[in-house]
Amino acid sequence: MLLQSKNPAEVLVEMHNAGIHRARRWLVRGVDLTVRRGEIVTLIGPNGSGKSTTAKTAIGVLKPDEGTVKRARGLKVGYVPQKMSLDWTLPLTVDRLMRLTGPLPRARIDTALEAAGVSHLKGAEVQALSGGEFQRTLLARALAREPDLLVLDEPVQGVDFTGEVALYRLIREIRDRTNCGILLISHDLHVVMKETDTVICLNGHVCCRGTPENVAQSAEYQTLFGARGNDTLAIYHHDHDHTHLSGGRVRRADGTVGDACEHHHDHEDVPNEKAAPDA
Ligand SMILES: Nc1ncnc2c1ncn2[C@@H]1O[C@H](COP(=O)(O)OP(=O)(O)OP(=O)(O)O)[C@@H](O)[C@H]1O
Repeated sequence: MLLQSKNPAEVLVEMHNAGIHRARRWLVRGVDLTVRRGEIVTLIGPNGSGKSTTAKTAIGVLKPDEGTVKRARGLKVGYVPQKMSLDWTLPLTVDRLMRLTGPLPRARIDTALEAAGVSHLKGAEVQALSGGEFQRTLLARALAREPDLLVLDEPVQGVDFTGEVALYRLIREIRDRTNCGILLISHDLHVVMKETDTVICLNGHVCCRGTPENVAQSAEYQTLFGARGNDTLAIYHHDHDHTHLSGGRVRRADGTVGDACEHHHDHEDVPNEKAAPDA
């Protein structure tokens, strides 16, 4: 489905109550998400909480089994997936990698490599790159398509702490320069918070969302993220009044069990966990 208008503070992608059902269970359900031009939205959550699934649904790689996803007309997406299958036995230079999925003007490749801080590696073999250099190269590859929306699935894999800070700063600079929208996936909480406009916390459903400025300590948040939740620079601000169960379901303060933290979704709730058909 396409969004109607293309304005400056344009909504690039909008998901409403979206759910993906696979192998007789909901991988994510009830997801509301909006990314506007110039906005950085970060999805955080534990392993398997549905971050990649949500991002793939946002860009149309996956079709929602319920709910709606609208994208701006003619939206150009630059997607850096979490996993990339490359034949590591074949020689491949950075320059060649940039053109692997189609021809691009020379100037655009050079600008993208420059923007990602890897122009000096143009002739380097991809196999010889460090983790951080490889991630920057993938970023350059996505940038070369001059996307309206940049989707980065865990862009700091294999990058050390200093490199991580630099990479997130670079992502913000790219946003500032190009005014693209960015959907970022991370389970690294401490650095990403600072560079983000909106954080959406997932655990099979949207637990909570808000700005990093609103962050505050929360016992439930720490339960969800374990010990790392304690020492993160910014602790997410929300009032959790529910307990997380298996399969992304929650038990609310009033004792009912369902897919959402609150009674604001249309899903059918069940009186207890055992009765849940998809859990
Ligand atoms: N096609 C599929 N069929 C069945 N289950 C799937 C499918 N794709 C993903 N899943 C499951 O859905 C859940 C969410 O996966 P997803 O990759 O979205 O999580 P994630 O939050 O990105 O995790 P991570 O932080 O580990 O990358 C996982 O339990 C995963 O095993």
